[in-house]
Amino acid sequence: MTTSTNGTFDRTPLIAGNWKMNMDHVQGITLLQKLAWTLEDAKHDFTRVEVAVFPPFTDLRGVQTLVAGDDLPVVYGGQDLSPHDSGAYTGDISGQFLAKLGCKYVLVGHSERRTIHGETDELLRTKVEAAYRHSLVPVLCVGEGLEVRTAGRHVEHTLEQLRADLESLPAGQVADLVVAYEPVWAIGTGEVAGPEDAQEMCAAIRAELATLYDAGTAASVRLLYGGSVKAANAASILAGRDVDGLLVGGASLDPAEFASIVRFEHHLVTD
Ligand SMILES: O=C(CO)COP(=O)(O)O
Repeated sequence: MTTSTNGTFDRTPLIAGNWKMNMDHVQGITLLQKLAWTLEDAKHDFTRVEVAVFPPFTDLRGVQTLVAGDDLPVVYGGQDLSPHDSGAYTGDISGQFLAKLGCKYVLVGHSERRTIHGETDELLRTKVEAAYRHSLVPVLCVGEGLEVRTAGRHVEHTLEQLRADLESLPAGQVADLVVAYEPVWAIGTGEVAGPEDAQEMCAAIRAELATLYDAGTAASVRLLYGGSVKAANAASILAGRDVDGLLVGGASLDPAEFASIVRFEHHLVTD
């Protein structure tokens, strides 16, 4: 119940907060401090449930200093990266720079990058490769819009994205990948996919990874759900055997709410 398992592999749940374009570097430090205090007070065991935050780029140096200075067991990552390592790419941020700032993860292909910035699967594949080049773990975001869901093509569509974004990536690299299923219609809308929807898609993604690679690789990849997650719905979504964590937007800006999501096991016991 605590750690997802398929009988062979144990996958440590990952609860990740995507701050999006919220929290300047001063606000970000305050938020992270409050989150750490709340989790410490609750005696949270970070080895049982990993906690990650994805602040804006301008916050990362402050986050690094706080995490290192206070020895916080929280990990962090960038919300995007350039497919290039350095050069004349005004406004872009290299995976090399993120690695130097101590980032463990990087989001790739968030639906807001795909829709607002027109990022294609072709581009995202090169971003996944760039992440691995700099020893960052990509959190690859996939998911369908409302029209696709209504047409009943959501699994087909999401697996198409997955295949296109991972094309030609070796199994050795895919083993520590994180994939986040974020149905676009559930992001920031209050509409949450039901636990069955999250499990259906995560099972389909794992089966696809087993076909593309092998069963062992597929079993080691962590699959997250994202879209209007709150403390009240976290535990039921995480009950799905293929759902290994959550990517939380709005609710990650409230330290008490986010800490409560991190402590989802507690809700399973007390709710
Ligand atoms: O996009 C998301 C996380 O990356 C989800 O955002 P909300 O939790 O605000 O719906």
